[in-house]
Amino acid sequence: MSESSSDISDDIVWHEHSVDRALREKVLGQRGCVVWFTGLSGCGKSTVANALDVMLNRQGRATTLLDGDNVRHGLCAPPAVLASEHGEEFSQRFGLGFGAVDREENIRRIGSVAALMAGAGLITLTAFVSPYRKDRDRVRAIVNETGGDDFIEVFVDTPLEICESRDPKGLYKKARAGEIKNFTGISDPYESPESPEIRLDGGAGRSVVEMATEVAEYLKQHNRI
Ligand SMILES: Nc1ncnc2c1ncn2[C@@H]1O[C@H](COP(=O)(O)OS(=O)(=O)O)[C@@H](OP(=O)(O)O)[C@H]1O
Ligand SMILES: Nc1ncnc2c1ncn2[C@@H]1O[C@H](COP(=O)(O)OP(=O)(O)O)[C@@H](O)[C@H]1O
Repeated sequence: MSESSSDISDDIVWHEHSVDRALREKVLGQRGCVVWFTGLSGCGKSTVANALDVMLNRQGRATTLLDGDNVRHGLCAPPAVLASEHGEEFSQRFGLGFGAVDREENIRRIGSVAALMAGAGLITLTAFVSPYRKDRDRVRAIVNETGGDDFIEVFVDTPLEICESRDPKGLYKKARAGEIKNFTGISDPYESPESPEIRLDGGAGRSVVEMATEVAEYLKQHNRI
């Protein structure tokens, strides 16, 4: 007989550590936060986050970058990747695809990891489509639970036509041909942020460096760097 989840949760007690967040941040000389890039596939999330990461690293800031494609190779791998090592039942339970519930779990896992990293004092950059407002808002609530406005949502607002014309991985072409189901912007929804901390206009012909600089300026103005 398996234990019910409520029975288990009663037995899990939060452990306070001697080296707390404040001590970790004192060593790093900065406050941790999560800079959450969201937008359509091909909008420029990874490229801008990467450029920002380089800028901050050069300034001596402790950062980390979690990126959709990379995380889906490990923490949030699809069933097909898990099956050979872990078997069919495991891969079906824990492997993630692109249905709404799978995306919800993807963002929940990443949000938890990002919150832990911010709690370790890192400027944590993330680049995920994260199409559902509710999922992003849940991460915001978890990250801001510790009292600060540590969740900074960056909407990379690039029109679908531009994303589709870039199509660096040929995914839009496949989605249009019906070879990929639930493709964001084509056959799956994208819920734009209503009041992101930063909106980058990806349709205005601005360079990657200009956009990354805008985010860096925001961090500076808000005493993050
Ligand atoms: N159906 C579908 N919809 C959207 N994107 C798809 C899909 N299938 C594969 N891909 C590729 O996976 C990347 C998105 O993964 P994410 O983890 O960011 O997605 S999500 O946040 O859970 O929605 C996304 O990466 P980016 O292009 O960097 O955004 C795509 O390359
Ligand atoms: N501001 C920009 N101007 C021109 N091209 C861009 C810009 N930002 C990104 N790109 C290009 O668009 C493509 C998709 O960018 P990428 O960062 O991979 O998007 P995402 O991570 O949102 O899927 C890449 O080929 C990248 O070089």
